[in-house]
Amino acid sequence: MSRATRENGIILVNHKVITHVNTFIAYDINHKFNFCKGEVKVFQTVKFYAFELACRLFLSLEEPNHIEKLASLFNIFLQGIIELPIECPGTRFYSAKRAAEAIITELMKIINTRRVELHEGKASSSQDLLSHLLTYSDETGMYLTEKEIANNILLLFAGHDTSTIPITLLIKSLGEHPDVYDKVLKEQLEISNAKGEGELLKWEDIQKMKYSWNVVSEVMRVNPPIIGAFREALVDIEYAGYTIPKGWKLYWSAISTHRDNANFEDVTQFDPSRFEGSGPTPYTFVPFGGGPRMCLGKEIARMEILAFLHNIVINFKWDLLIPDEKIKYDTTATPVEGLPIRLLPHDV
Ligand code: HEM
Repeated sequence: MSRATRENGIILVNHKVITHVNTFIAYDINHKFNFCKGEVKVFQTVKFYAFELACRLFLSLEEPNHIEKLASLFNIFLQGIIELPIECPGTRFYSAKRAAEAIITELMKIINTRRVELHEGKASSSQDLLSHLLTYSDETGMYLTEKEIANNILLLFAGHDTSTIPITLLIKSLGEHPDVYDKVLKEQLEISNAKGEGELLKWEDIQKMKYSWNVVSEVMRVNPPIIGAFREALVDIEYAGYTIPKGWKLYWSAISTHRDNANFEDVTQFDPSRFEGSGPTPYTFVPFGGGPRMCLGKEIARMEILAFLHNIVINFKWDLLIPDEKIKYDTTATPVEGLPIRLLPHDV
């Protein structure tokens, strides 16, 4: 990953973004979810919502047909990114490569149009991530090429899709634990009651959502959205009586770390209180990875998940239509039936 993306990922989290995220979520939850006449499959709905949000944040793209076309290409791409590299028609890997090429072609068109708009003063450099990348130059005065920009945006979209999973599993967990739902609602009402009519969430409000974030953390402990990731041994490593030779590929596993009794008591128990106080020992809770390649979207994810949670709990309670729905790991954690729920609007 280029240095530019690491920096820009961080630049994205500012007041403008939180306002944007909150407006979008507040609007969408109230209109789209009500429009669903109370019954909704959470996974698919949230997945599309997260994609739409990324289109707005990264590219200022709002045209529904364009977003839908990109979304279907991305779904094909994401299904094939952790697959055996067998490049023949019919494999997920093959389809993912073709989809990635089609996305890059689309992104190049969007990039070219924006370059012209920036040149003509019809777009500003602070408008979104795309404008920022187009006007970014490093200390030697070098700009990113269009291909580099397209690749960076593709990677950010792929990472961004992960936020769908904790939001979906959070809705599942709150449906299963009404006592936890009540405490989350209490915290969120304290925040919304302190605000004026129509006043949106601010960055400071996100910082106040401590119990809610403990709940999200516990959701990600039990079912880490990404099971783990690959590394390469740069030197010979001695571990647990084994030698891992330099150059070997390793897989670090979030799920086995989170479910190890040596790291957490009663690992199968859903208990947000384990994140109170100083919380878990460093490197025992790793949903976002750790070290220099740690997820660069962590803060965006935290903000989006908590803004979503705020808007959904103050507007709705819900029933899970399939109690104890199983979670499958098809690259990432997903409820097998997509988590159908019945939304029950409430006035609190
Ligand atoms: C709850 C949501 C998310 C989870 C659980 C998550 C998890 C992860 C994990 C486990 C990694 C691999 C870290 C490693 O190899 O050590 C990663 C990398 C990455 N994530 Fe996320 N992620 C989330 C949301 C996001 C979002 C919203 C974005 C973009 C806006 C994003 C962008 C990225 C990128 C670009 C990388 C690659 C970083 C690098 O290799 O330097 N992620 N993420």
